[in-house]
Amino acid sequence: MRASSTESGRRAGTLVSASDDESQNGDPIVIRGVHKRFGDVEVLRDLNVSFKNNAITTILGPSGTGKSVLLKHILGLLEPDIGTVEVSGVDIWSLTEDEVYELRKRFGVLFQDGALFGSMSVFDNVAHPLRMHTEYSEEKITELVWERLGEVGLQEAADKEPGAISGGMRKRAGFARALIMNPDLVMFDEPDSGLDPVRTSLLNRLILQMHKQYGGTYVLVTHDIETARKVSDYVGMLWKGQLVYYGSLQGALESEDPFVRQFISGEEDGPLGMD
Ligand SMILES: Nc1ncnc2c1ncn2[C@@H]1O[C@H](COP(=O)(O)OP(=O)(O)OP(=O)(O)O)[C@@H](O)[C@H]1O
Repeated sequence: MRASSTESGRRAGTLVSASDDESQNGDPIVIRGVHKRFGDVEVLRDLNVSFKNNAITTILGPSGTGKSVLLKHILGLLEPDIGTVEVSGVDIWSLTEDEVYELRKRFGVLFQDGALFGSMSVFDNVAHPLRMHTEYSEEKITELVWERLGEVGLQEAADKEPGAISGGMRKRAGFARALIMNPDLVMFDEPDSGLDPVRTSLLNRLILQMHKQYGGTYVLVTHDIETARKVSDYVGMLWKGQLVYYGSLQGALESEDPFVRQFISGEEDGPLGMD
């Protein structure tokens, strides 16, 4: 699904959805009024955002602006000081431990470094969630893992340990593992970090291919505008714990708003400072 160019992104605070009608009905992930502080540092400030079903939404922002903190709230790894994080209409902090365990199975996560187990082969890394969370036979697991490794182009590296393959291959292995349980919610924490532009492009293409094939609600955080341009249906621009823009990719690219223009162009001069 691509957002239409008639959609206009707006400065956030009030805005909670990137769609025309700003309805959150059916949005699988909804963040309402979230504040998060670490000591004196207020990282998220009344953040309101909902993520569209079956779309790829990219959260852009400079280093240290709270992108990973936002992702950890979605994953239930951090609890808001104020506000709620709802998945499929349910406040995740109202769930029992067993319900959280079940919810986690719906998430696939690709962390910055791939977060692979260093002493396991690529095959075993990808098989791990299936061995932990399903009763599938080894035969079935082998079939599923082999299929995923084929999709990410890693069958030949199946027996290698993560330390013996390149950074780009580790990301692809992490991606295969993130998708192995057929998650409907897929989170990426800076998938492009540490990759050269060509490998970043290849990974972005793979993200688009897998999304097209399997669908799902993808949320990707990055500070790389090129990645956002290539993969996003929607973009959010996070600065000082709030969204200064949230809307369609097209709307961001065409925006006259000085915040948005500075984000897109990466220019030093503009309303976004270093402080
Ligand atoms: N567990 C924590 N305890 C204390 N401070 C934290 C914690 N997690 C994050 N922070 C602080 O919150 C702020 C935002 O961090 P975050 O990792 O979300 O930034 P980011 O936008 O993802 O940056 P980058 O692009 O560099 O990864 C930083 O000042 C960071 O030091």
